[in-house]
Amino acid sequence: MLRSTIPSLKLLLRFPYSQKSVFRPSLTKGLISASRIQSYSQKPVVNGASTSGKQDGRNGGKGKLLLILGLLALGTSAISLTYQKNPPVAFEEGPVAVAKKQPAFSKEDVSVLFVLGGPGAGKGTQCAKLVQDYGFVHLSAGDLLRAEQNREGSQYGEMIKKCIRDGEIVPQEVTVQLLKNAITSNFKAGNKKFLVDGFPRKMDQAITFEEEIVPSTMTLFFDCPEKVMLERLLQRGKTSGRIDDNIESIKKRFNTFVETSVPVVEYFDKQNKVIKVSCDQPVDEVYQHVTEALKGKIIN
Ligand SMILES: Nc1ncnc2c1ncn2[C@@H]1O[C@H](COP(=O)(O)OP(=O)(O)O)[C@@H](O)[C@H]1O
Ligand SMILES: O=c1ccn([C@@H]2O[C@H](COP(=O)(O)OP(=O)(O)O)[C@@H](O)[C@H]2O)c(=O)[nH]1
Repeated sequence: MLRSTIPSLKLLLRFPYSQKSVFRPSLTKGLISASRIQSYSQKPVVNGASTSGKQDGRNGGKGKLLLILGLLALGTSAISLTYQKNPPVAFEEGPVAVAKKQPAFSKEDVSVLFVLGGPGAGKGTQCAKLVQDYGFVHLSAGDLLRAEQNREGSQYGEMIKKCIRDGEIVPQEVTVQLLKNAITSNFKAGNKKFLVDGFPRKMDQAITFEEEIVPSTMTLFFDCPEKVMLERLLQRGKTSGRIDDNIESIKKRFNTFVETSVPVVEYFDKQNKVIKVSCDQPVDEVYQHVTEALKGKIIN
């Protein structure tokens, strides 16, 4: 609850700041023009010499005009100063505070099953079977990131590559946007049921996704001993061509999983939204557990 309010508070706090940025330049301008006006009217000197009477007269008229303008400028500055003394806190409780971002889709439009588990647990393998039997659209966050990494002209290519190799989480903005694009285009094509695989791996991703795209229906969590995952990954590494299926990267990925991703599973578990399946058995056995666990909740 607390966390979910943070982005909207940030949004609100930006409101008074943007007002300030409108007022600040006028404050500065006001002071500059006021002091210039004063120096013109008090010292009618051009290039160090006194001006003629005619010029004095014209300058006197100009002086009055400039003085009026100066007073106006000072007045604006004073208003601006008064305004800035108001603490931005006042806006937090105003009517704007309720203006929270709406997700792009409702749960009725789109159903999202997050699929989580350690690296090599078998998420992708099980998702492929669910797609075949139940017509889900499978969106692997890792696959989307690898595609973006290889996309010609992508500004994120190098950054994604480094994160994947080091087993770190790519900044959420990139991944959430890729998922949003994929869900939107699939939705337009008439698809409504999504398996979002390998995501969210970090709390910020979980919160942003649910606030901006759609609240998840459930999380399918594959529980697997690290030893089993290691064997599977090293085996996969022989043919996958992935830059992170090597022992050094795998160790880092395991660390990231424990420290950063497990808290996400716990977060959804507290909401009774986690379906846990053990996956230390052959593929088909695991799949049987998956379908049994999902029946009546996600599939019929
Ligand atoms: N139940 C299983 N038993 C044995 N090997 C498996 C099982 N599930 C997946 N694998 C193999 O383990 C590797 C990792 O599986 P994958 O589905 O790619 O995992 P993840 O998507 O969780 O990283 C793959 O080579 C896959 O063929
Ligand atoms: O939301 C995500 C999903 C994946 N990744 C990166 O992609 C890598 C591979 O993830 P994938 O799900 O493809 O493979 P897994 O580690 O589950 O085998 C991860 O280690 C991360 O570096 C990420 O940054 N954010």
